[in-house]
Amino acid sequence: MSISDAIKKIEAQYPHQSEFIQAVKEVAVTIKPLYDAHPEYETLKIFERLVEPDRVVAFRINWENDKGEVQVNRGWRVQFNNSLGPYKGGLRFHPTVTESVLKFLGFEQIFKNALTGLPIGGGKGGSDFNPKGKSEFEIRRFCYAFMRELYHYVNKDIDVPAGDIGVGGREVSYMYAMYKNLTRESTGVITGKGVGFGGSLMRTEATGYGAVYFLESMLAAQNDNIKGKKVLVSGAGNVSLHAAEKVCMLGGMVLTVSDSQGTLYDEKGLNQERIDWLKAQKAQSKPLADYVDVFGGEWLAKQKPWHIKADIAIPSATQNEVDEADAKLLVDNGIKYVVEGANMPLTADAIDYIRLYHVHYAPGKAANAGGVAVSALEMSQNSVRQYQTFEEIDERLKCIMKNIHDSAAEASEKYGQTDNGYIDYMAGANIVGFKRVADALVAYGILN
Ligand SMILES: NC(=O)C1=CN([C@@H]2O[C@H](COP(=O)(O)OP(=O)(O)OC[C@H]3O[C@@H](n4cnc5c(N)ncnc54)[C@H](OP(=O)(O)O)[C@@H]3O)[C@@H](O)[C@H]2O)C=CC1
Ligand SMILES: O=C(O)CCC(=O)C(=O)O
Repeated sequence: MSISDAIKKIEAQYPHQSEFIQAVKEVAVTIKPLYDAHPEYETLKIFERLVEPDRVVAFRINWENDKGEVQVNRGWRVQFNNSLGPYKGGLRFHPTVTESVLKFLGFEQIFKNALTGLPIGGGKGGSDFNPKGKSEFEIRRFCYAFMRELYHYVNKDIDVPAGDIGVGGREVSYMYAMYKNLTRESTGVITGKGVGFGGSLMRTEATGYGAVYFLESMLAAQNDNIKGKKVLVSGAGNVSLHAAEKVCMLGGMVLTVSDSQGTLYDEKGLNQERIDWLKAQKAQSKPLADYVDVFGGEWLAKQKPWHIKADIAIPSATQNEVDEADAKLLVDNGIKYVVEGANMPLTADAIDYIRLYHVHYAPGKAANAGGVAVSALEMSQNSVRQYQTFEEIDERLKCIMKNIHDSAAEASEKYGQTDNGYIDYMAGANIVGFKRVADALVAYGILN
């Protein structure tokens, strides 16, 4: 079955899974030259096999709120593809979580994980549980209840979850505690654990820092650097605040962060003191808007950051947060680089628009791969029961991000996608990630 027929098949089979279909199409449009050069992929129906997850496990989660009332949520684990290693990918707790969202994230994760060059397959999971407004005890009860169901399906050599939106170190530690309690194993079954009981140094920072390391390579490829560049960041969570922190450390100027309530704009730029304040504020679920009373700047209620003049945008909140109208604003406001800290933050139309104007564009599966890469380093530290230092991991992360950049740039050139120095990182990353997975599947025959 050709790539286009495989897409028609999933559109007919899963008509309501719009996010999943969007992610599949984005890969499909760019891998054609590679696919055409490898007739064995078609013979073995590699694309048709890759768009169908190995399995999707769905389960009910019963838990009690602080009033003693029984609450019921839905949970899922999408085990998408394990041809390169154990399924690996985060857990998202957010009311917008559906099977479609988790399938898009799991599909992206296959190629992202392949790009890291580390032995990890792709998966994703989560629940429609909304952590907002829940007490500490409710969060803890929910995490225990979630792992009480999930533990049947995960194991250090089979499927290793981690955090994502709504799941940070606190939630991972509660889930790990339940897994240990049920199985009596102390293994690397989940990553992002607390440092001191198996967690890796730098996992918290890795995604945001990694995205900025990727940006540094993009700038270097254009004989430029980050010093003095004005940067728009969206989101104010784990990825956003660490991306902002690294930009500041390297001499760039971060003008914005945002959340679901609006955008914080500080034309003076953030610094370490302000970022530390923001981290503390978000950790206590307090409003971003309070920043203005302490440090000045402007609170733009219910607005996104994309209308502000700058050089670089790092969308790091959630999927489809940048639509075509936002993309026009970015181009009109002089943005030259868009680096996806989040997974699929640009709609398909937004991607087409910025690429048309030759805005340098790094897709999430390449730019935000630093998080899962350090998770994989956590898995190996757990296996040998040793810790590596912050500096050692930072060096590995820099090297992994540079390799992802260079291999994507090389593939863009090799498959004729580089145009007058404009590197097509989207095509390059999809080709490299897809090829690594497809070649493993070819080697296995029809199993997997
Ligand atoms: N954590 C990681 O290591 C990795 C994360 N990612 C991706 O990065 C993105 C952010 O994840 P992470 O930082 O971990 O999540 P967090 O939960 O730490 O932060 C999410 C941030 O995004 C904001 N946000 C969420 N939904 C919306 C929305 N609809 N509109 C505007 N703002 C929104 C949240 O605001 P509010 O608080 O108001 O909800 C919050 O500031 C996701 O796409 C995730 O999949 C990718 C690779 C690894
Ligand atoms: O660290 C991990 O395993 C998962 C990270 C993740 O969910 C992602 O890359 O989107």
